[in-house]
Amino acid sequence: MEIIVLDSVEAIGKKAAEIVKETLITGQENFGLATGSSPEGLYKELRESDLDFSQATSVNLDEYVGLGANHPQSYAYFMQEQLFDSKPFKASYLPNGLNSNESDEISRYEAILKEHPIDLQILGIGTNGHIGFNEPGSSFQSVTHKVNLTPSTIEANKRFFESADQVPSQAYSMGIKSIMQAKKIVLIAFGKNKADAIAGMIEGPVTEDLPASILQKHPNVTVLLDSAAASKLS
Ligand SMILES: N[C@@H]1[C@@H](O)[C@H](O)[C@@H](COP(=O)(O)O)O[C@@H]1O
Repeated sequence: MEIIVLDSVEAIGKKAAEIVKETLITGQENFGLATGSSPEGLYKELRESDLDFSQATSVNLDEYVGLGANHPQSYAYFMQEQLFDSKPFKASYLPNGLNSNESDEISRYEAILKEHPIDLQILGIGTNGHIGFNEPGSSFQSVTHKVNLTPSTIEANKRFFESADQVPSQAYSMGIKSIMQAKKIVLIAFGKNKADAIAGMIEGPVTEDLPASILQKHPNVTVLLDSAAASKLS
């Protein structure tokens, strides 16, 4: 893993945008995208850039079960606002949170991933070490699946909702195996509440108890941190 510690959240966004640009200009056009506050600086840089994504494809990590694209807290809505309204892609895919047929949704999404192998995957990390919505205990062999969110994730994500009881209790998420198939991965984390997860991910054992630790086994990972998120690295 390449670990880069930068002195501001803005600098992290700029560095991530540089990597996206390098990927795009070398003709690699399948992007795995993430939601949450971690990639917002990246999306701001991309919105303000002159990059053209009209020949690129995006495949997002996850979506809440029960939220449609018009729901302001859905990840589809987030992506539209943060990126796609300003930078249209040739095709953009997210899991369909309104598809109640789980096996149908899983096979639909796996087929999309097969058709669009990811060149660059953007990741954030949960305070419990989750990536996408692969919570602690998720199998490293998992492909797209329906997840029961842990209380700590619901607690962490309630800031986007009016109250914790409005946070959906389930999500569709790309699996860890699917994430590991990306050619390159950039993980973004800032703030001291991520420090334990980052230390475990980089210096701890590779264990399903800390899903992000699997990234130690990926050949091409760049981790972009601020000093608070890096503060528990030895
Ligand atoms: N499913 C998303 C993750 O993909 C994201 O990495 C995590 C961290 O969010 P944030 O970047 O807001 O800290 O939140 C959610 O749980």
